[in-house]
Amino acid sequence: MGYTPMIKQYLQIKAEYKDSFLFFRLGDFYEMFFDDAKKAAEELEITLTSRDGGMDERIPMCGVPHHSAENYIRSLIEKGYKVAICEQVEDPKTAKGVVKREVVQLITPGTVMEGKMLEDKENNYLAALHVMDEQTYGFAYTDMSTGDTSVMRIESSWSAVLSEIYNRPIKEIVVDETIDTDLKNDLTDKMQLTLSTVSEHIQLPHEMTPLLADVEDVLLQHVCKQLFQYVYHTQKRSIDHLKKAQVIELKKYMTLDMYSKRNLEITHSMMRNEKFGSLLWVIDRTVTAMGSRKLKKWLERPLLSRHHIEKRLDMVTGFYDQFMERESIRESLRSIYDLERLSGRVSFGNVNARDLLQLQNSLSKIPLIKQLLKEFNQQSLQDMADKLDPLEGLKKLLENSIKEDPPISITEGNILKDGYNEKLDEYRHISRNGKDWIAALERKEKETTNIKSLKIGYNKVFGYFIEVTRANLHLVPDARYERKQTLTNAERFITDELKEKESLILEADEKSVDLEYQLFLIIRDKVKEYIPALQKLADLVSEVDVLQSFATVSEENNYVRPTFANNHQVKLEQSRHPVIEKVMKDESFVPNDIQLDEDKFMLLITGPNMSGKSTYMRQLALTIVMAQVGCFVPAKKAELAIFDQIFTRIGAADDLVSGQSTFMVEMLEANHAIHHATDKSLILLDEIGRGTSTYDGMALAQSIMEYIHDQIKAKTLFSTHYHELTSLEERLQGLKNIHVRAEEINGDVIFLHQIHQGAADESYGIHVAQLAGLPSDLIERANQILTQLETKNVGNYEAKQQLEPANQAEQMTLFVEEERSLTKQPKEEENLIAMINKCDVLEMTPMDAMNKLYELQKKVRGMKGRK
Ligand SMILES: Nc1ncnc2c1ncn2[C@@H]1O[C@H](COP(=O)(O)OP(=O)(O)OP(=O)(O)O)[C@@H](O)[C@H]1O
Repeated sequence: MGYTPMIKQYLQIKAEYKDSFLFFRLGDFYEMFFDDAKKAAEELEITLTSRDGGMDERIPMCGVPHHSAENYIRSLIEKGYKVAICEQVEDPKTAKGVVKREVVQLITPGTVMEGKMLEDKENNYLAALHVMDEQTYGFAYTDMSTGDTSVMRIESSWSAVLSEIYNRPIKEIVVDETIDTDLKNDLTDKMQLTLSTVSEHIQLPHEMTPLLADVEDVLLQHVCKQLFQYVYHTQKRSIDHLKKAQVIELKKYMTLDMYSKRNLEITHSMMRNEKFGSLLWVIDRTVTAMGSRKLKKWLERPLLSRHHIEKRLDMVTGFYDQFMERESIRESLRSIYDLERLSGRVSFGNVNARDLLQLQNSLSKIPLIKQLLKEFNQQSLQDMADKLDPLEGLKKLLENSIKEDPPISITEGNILKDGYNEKLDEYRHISRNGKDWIAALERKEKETTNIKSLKIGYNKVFGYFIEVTRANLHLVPDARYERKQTLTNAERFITDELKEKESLILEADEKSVDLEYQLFLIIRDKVKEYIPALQKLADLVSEVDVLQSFATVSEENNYVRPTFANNHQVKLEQSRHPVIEKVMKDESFVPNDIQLDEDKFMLLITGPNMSGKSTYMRQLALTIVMAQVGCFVPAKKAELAIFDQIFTRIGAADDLVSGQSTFMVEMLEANHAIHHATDKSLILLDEIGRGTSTYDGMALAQSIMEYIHDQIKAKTLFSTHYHELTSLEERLQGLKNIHVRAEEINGDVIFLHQIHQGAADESYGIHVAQLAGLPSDLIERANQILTQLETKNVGNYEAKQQLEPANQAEQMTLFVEEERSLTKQPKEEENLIAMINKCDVLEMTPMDAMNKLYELQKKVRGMKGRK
């Protein structure tokens, strides 16, 4: 005996959707069987039951009601699973044998479209990746709800791919079946993506080929096909709103790698991993969900073209200068619906009359926005007004057709206006007249029977009826009244006259509902024709929203429009940290100047802990990002250069990608910067080397600085606790010492957070420890040791070595070990490193040891350069 026919059908369908939960429609439920059932019962906390499947053992089963399935599906999708919806595709009443069933949609984390599963202000991306070789990748991503698709060639390293993924809310990625396991693990374990595969032999459905019209590169075509084929496979429905894939040339945008984006807390704060406390949190004053999503996109890719940056800044200036008009624009934007996502839903056939009414209301605001934009003195805003198309034709169509207050359902009528369609008016006339007629009949029957409480009612099962309470039954004219239904307190009757009218009214009602539905579908199809125009409008409106947001925040926070000099220099007067100044609220943030130019392009920052070194470094980076997305910046005066990349090594970052040690991460980040930075880049290195022993740390710090100084010439801010490094200023021409001042008053350290020229002279470490509340005995002992060290006159650095020689050598070995694993040197380099390892560092002076190390490292590097 085998499985029952239905279970056989289930297994057949399930075989095609192995990696998804199969929601198998059975009457009013979606059922799951076998392992799916066990897993779903656990994940959804629903009861696991079983059923007879035709074999000896019972089959595990669990199910969710059809009408509340959405919440269960959402819950699975949020956990990264996929759900295949399998419906009955023929009427069970007429079906012979097992009802025919088919998967009608595959819902996956990257392709969800349904309202509740999407965050209004967040994009939801599905990506695709094709690996050509270790340095060449094709990468594409699409937001199915808005129809935007971007595709790019990444010619760098695997980590650049990971950065692209990390930079945006990508939920799922489509890869070739043959992808390398290590890469696969990175995508699933480290980037937390749902992985989907497509076969090598991709057949793009014919109707989707126009989406590739602007993509010439074969690699990019391939990855787009991968993406679209998967979209087609999951949706099984109209996807007319998908826009042509847009090729992104990465070299046109500033590179903000994963580390920097995280370290600088551009869109999420590190502590809580949420918007609060991030740059986005400060500058997002958009009023539409479309605007908010666009702002994030802009932050993902700051611009490099001065022309484009200035264009945005011009418009921000326009908004900034005219407060009243800007406020009016903000007000009108508020009532604009999410046109971008609406286009997607129109395409999927998911809109109801209320959506269309909102669309109509949104469109009716466009002429006002146009008119307001014309009132700005700034020419570029007036030009923007000309570009906005209020889609009069579409607005008229909706105005003439959709009623003021339509119901949610589109199948129960009452959604279209009188006068829109003659036939519909006719049915409605019969139905309404009929209802008047019934009211008249009720009055007449009351009079003739003399039953005051008589009433005529209607229900779906029995149709129209005359209801008479039990007490009045003796007054019922038996000849005319035919008994229909008995209730506890009343009887219900029908008369021939009522019966006749009933069928007329019901027929008209039914016809009118049917017709309304048909007419609505036609309207929806007409709206579909406007999708590209709606998308263009959505794009412009969201741009207006972001630009007004920049102006609003710039005015509220006293930002200034940056200017760009022709030479690569930075001159910020009274610069501030945009986020910390907001968090501090009380306006106590201390502004500082920042100056970097081609002669002095490196700043070495010293100063006590907690004095504001990292803040100072970060504020420069954030200022640059803000300027290059087109926003004003937190300073009194800002002359900036355009930076091609920003690299950061700030804070005690645990590694989000590989789970490496702090020191290893530090080296990886430094290594990344050193390999990719140019003289147009910004590098921020915060206390590099502190993850290892003083000796290694300082050696590395110095060699890194020398390397950047001599070979890269990137603008660099370098903070350190190694005071010894400040003497480098004498040797490295491009380097300047600055320090953050703190004052000691009556034994307490007062942080002034002011940046001054030259090196700091004291470390204040013990005072900070005191402020942190360490026991007073301990503080006293620390002071004693410090005095001893100072009187021995050996200086901090050497003294520390004498205190911990064993540890020292251990650390050195550790460093070499890590360095080895980091670069996987071939034999010759390894020998050199072994030499470093062997030199009896404890016999050398610190400077000699560092120089030796630097020299050897240079050789290693030279070797690498030759390869
Ligand atoms: N310019 C400033 N004005 C006012 N407060 C500031 C300023 N800069 C920093 N602070 C405050 O000081 C705190 C410490 O700053 P920050 O982390 O930059 O110090 P740091 O010198 O890098 O410390 P550490 O050496 O311990 O890493 C900040 O959280 C902020 O509250």
